[in-house]
Amino acid sequence: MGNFKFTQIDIEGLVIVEPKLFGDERGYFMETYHEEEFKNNGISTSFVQDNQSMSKKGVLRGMHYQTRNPQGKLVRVLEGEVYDVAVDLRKGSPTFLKWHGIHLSCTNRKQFFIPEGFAHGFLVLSDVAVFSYKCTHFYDPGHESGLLWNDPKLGIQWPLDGLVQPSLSDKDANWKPLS
Ligand SMILES: Cc1cn([C@H]2C[C@H](O)[C@@H](COP(=O)(O)OP(=O)(O)O[C@H]3O[C@H](C)C(=O)[C@H](O)[C@H]3O)O2)c(=O)[nH]c1=O
Repeated sequence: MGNFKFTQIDIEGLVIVEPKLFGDERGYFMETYHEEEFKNNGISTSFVQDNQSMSKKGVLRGMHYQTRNPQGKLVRVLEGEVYDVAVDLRKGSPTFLKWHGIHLSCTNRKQFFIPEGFAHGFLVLSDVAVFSYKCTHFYDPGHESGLLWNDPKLGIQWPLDGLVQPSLSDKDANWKPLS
C-alpha cells in the first residue's frame, strides 16, 4: 500500500494527491487512482465520468459548476502545465468564496481533488496542455453555471505573466459578476 501522498489543505475537502513514480531504464509506471487508498484519505466518492480537454497557452476554462448534480472532480495534467483553481461555493462553509490555486503539470504529476460544491477552472501556462479528470456526477448541460475568472469578489491571483486577457469561450467571458 502507499503509492500516493495525500495533502489536505486549509479549505476543507480539497486534497492534493501525489502518485509514487516507479522509474526504470524503460521509463516509468505510476498508479493514478486507487479506490481504497483514496477512500482512506478523504476522497470517499465514486466517479462516473472521465473527461479530457486540450488547450493552447493562455486559454482559461472556467469558473464552472453545476447547480444540479454538482460534480466533484479529480483533475490532473497529462501534457504541459496549468494553474488550477477551485472556489468554495458551499452554503454555510467557513471558507465560502475562498479559492485555492495549484500548479499541475506532467512533470509534477500532482492531482487535485475538488469536492462537490466548488467552482473549477484552469489557466494554461504551457504551449499546450492536455487536461484529464474524473467526475462524481454526469454532465448536466441544463444546469451549468459559472463565475467570472476575474470577479473582484473572488480576487483569484492568476499567474497571467504579462498576459493581458486569457483566451475565453463566449460562455466564460459572459458569466454574471457576483453581486
Ligand atoms: C464539460 C462537458 C462538455 N461537453 C460538450 C459541451 C460543448 O459542446 C463542448 C465543450 O464544452 P465546454 O466549453 O463547457 O468545455 P469546458 O470549457 O472545458 O468545460 C469544462 O471546464 C471546466 C474546467 C470544468 O471543470 C468542467 O468540467 C467543464 O465545465 O463539450 C460534453 O459533452 N460533456 C461534458 O462533460
